[in-house]
Amino acid sequence: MGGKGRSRTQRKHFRQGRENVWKRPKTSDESANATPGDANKTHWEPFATQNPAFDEYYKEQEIVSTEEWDSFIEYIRKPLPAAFRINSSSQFYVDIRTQLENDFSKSLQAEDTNGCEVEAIKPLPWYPDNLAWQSNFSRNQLRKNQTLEKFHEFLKLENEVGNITRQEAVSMVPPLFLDVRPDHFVLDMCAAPGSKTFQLLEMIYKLSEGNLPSGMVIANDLDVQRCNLLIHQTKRMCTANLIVTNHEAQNFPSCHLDRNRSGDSQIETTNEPDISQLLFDRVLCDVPCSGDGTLRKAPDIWRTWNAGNGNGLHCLQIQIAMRGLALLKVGGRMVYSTCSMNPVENEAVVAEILRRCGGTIELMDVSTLLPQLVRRPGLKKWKIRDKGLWLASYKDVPNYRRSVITSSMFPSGKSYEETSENSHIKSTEEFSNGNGDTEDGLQSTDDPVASTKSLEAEVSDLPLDRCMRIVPHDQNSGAFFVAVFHKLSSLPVSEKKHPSLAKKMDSSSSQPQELMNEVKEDSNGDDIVIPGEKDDQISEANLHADTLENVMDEASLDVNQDKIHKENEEVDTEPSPNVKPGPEMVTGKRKLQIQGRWRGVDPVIFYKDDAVVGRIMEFYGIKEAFPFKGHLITRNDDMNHVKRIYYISDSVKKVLELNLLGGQQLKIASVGLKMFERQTSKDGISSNCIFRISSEGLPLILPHITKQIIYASAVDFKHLLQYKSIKFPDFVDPEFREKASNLMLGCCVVVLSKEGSVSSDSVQTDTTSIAIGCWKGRSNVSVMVTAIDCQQLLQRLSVLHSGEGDSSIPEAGKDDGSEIKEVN
Ligand SMILES: C[S@@+](CC[C@H](N)C(=O)[O-])C[C@H]1O[C@@H](n2cnc3c(N)ncnc32)[C@H](O)[C@@H]1O
Repeated sequence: MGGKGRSRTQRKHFRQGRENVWKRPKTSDESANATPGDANKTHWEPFATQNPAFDEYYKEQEIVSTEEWDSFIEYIRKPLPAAFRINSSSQFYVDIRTQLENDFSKSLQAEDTNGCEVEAIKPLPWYPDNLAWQSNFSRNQLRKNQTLEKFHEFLKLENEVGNITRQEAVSMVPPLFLDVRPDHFVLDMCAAPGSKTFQLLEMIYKLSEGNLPSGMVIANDLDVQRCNLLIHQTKRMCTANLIVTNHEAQNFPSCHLDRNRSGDSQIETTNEPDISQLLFDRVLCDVPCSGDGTLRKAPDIWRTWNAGNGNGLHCLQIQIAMRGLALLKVGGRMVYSTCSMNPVENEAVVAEILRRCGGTIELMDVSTLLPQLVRRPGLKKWKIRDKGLWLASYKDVPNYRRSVITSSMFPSGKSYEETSENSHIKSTEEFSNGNGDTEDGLQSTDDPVASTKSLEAEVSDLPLDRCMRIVPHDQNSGAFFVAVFHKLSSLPVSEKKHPSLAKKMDSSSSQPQELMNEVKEDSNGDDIVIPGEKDDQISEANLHADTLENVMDEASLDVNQDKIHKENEEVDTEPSPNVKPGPEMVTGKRKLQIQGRWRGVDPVIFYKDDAVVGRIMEFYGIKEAFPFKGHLITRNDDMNHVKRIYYISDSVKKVLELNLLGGQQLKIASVGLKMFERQTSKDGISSNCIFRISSEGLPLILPHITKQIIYASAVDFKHLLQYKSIKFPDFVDPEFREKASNLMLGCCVVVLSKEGSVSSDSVQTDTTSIAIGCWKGRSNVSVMVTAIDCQQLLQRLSVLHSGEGDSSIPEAGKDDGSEIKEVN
């Protein structure tokens, strides 16, 4: 596929997300004499999986013992086994786990091409409830070996619909140490592409049994385009308990009640918000890092690796972590993690946090948690490498480098007074090759000062051994670093300063752009998914980005215009003569949207059109007990042209209300669960209710609707999935035929009947019910579910019924010989 047929941004994301194992070497001949036809003749070579600077650096840091070095290096050069997680809040998670445990484990064992004794796929022993799996087939084998195709197809399909998430094993670790409970408010500070956010949401939903949990997650990322990936990833979770924001994590806003501004808001001033300040029970601080823990998956890092990458991120990492701790409730927990092995991004950051926070923060000893996860204690000593020099203490840092190499990078954190001691350190010019090349390298080791063994590293007196470092050769994984903090009391006053002030005060905060560019921000071990379906809320904002202060490239306009276009195609099967074009249709561009003080971001509006809400409630017979009114929002302030209505949980509602009263500090890219979509087709506007239930919203509202919902027998249900649209006379079950034709014109819900439930008058659903949104037309019923969802559901039904001898459910994609012909 190679991203073919997708928009420019999608192709770019595809390139960034793919397994970038191969590069084409460019010979001088080739560049001089190349003709278009020559491209076919060139050969492709694997990336060189070595870098002397890397070896020297990590040998010196002693992240593994000398005896282990060869094994460490051997593993870090091997391709990484594929890993994935079953989404525990999926309706089908038990079936999927059983399928893996019973079917795939056995059938794939026979395919293990290495002839080794190892299992072909196995659950990760440290992940609870057999929900995470590792395959001993590399990602490339999975893609290329035809006999593994069925398994690969299974992974792809279940991933697409959100039942599993492909995620590097070690990247699954940090959320497990957060101890998230369903009532927690959680902040994921650097969340894109969102694998860990997905895990956090699953934890919030644990044991919710179809009810919305009282907790919520705010997933934040600085990068707008990566926010799009995050929205796409988490959309598969169908959650009403998530807000996606777009801030610098180190400046994440303090959201608190500002009574002076309440007059600006849509909230009646008599309403007292439930919370007066946005603080979190849990914070995940999975910071941007140099990413060398992902070398097995992203071998191009071998080429770009240098010690400066880690040094350049250290201060930003501290700032983000400190902001996280400031936003954490007393008694709350924060996990700091990186996919880097570098102590300057890990132990040095943790040590500086502890120093700044004094006794208000505890570095937790979590050695008894997840005992089967093999990890190593954090280091207590390390050195800093800068411009070809080894530095053991801040006093070794030449004056001219002190704005870059900070005292916080060293184990003691001591900022020595300037002394003449550092005058013996030679300047870079003296070590460099004369042409200004400042690449970190090995060229300067002749000098006694630069010699790696001549300096004794400082030793930290902090309990840094409580940190965890996961290394590749311990359990055939990537590398990761995790530290867990507990907030014992409020931070010292000096650390509570407003983030923007903190930024000014911390002169080391500015990150040289070239260093930031080197950072492998997306290399946190997770598969980046190409957004397929087009609906992300951020997209409406991005559509106007050319007129905005937010810097966005043209490509994002490209993708987002695609999105809006595709949305209209999906929903509006026929152009409606009665619907007046909105301003965006007339001009091709909608007016600039403003969300509070954020230009270019669609506003978050509580949907209060009582007439429409009443009609929706009446049409679907929504039970009074369901908290409906007050839980609906839109992203369009023109109430006459609202296309989508989103549902928000109580917890999200509280945050939005606080945000409105507090002067809209949050820049919200996406919020809530898309529950209704406007139908603008001819049939659509003839319906008594022009809002159809969206696929994402259906599971949530399903138990609360009493009208426009009918049971179908397995055979009619399956036919609907297979043929997408069926005329009333073609339904097999006469009772279904009659009930379907008696429904009101418009959206309806068809529920797969369980034994004996077909003929009951009222439809009772629970978390195990399988249902699809449909459209009841004048002569037929059509499904309103994406092709991929239909395929996945058919496949699941064939697996579910395979042991029951039910021949009425054919394998997905196979015709069962029925006479019904596909209706276009
Ligand atoms: C290591 S990745 C996060 C991976 C993510 N937690 C996951 O599990 O999918 C780091 C992320 O930080 C984001 N980022 C970089 N600088 C940031 C900043 N100052 N504030 C917030 N996010 C930032 C990057 O865009 C990137 O998506």
